[in-house]
Amino acid sequence: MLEKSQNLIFVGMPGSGKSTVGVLVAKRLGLGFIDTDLLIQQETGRTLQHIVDQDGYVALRKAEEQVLLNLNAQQHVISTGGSAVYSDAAMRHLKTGGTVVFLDISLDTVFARIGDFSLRGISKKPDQSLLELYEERSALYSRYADLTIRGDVLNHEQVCDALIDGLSSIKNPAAPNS
Ligand SMILES: Nc1ncnc2c1ncn2[C@@H]1O[C@H](COP(=O)(O)OP(=O)(O)O)[C@@H](O)[C@H]1O
Ligand SMILES: O=C(O)C1=C[C@@H](OP(=O)(O)O)[C@@H](O)[C@H](O)C1
Ligand SMILES: [Mg+2]
Repeated sequence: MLEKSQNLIFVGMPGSGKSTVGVLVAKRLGLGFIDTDLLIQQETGRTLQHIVDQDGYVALRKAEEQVLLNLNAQQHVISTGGSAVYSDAAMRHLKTGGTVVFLDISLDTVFARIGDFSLRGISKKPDQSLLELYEERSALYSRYADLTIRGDVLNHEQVCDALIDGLSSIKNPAAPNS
């Protein structure tokens, strides 16, 4: 069984599968599921796109940090938004209660899955290129990850399998023994 206090926290670029794979993993492991993007929208009463368009990317990062710091979940898969890793305080809070999984995908896969970034409320500096954003974030995702799984060469179910296999090989994972 899982450690009582443990969560599984997904980080990665938009399009990496945090939300869709996250739900599948939660079902497979008998965990609850939280998508922090939806919490931000519920708590602010606005869509993420609206926050970025009206107030800018810094406002979205602040709202995201607040939601993450207020999380007090146990035995949940927590799918974060792609920019969660910009808050060291939030990531340290999440890591105290769980295992962080980085779903790693190529920049080409990001483009293929996301399409038009201007319609996706991406939290980035207006003058930052997507390559720069990708490189900046790859370093941050790796910094916080306890486990890294490729999210672009496998289908959803295969990513789940790889993740569950991977959890059994790391120290003190939020994974079942069986
Ligand atoms: N392993 C995968 N294989 C194929 N498509 C995937 C895979 N993971 C995610 N996707 C697709 O990519 C899109 C974005 O997935 P999503 O879970 O919303 O990513 P995120 O929450 O990381 O932004 C969805 O259409 C999803 O079905
Ligand atoms: O990477 C980003 O800057 C963002 C990713 C989105 O979540 P997903 O990573 O689930 O798409 C969402 O939090 C917001 O639109 C900002
Ligand atoms: Mg998502």
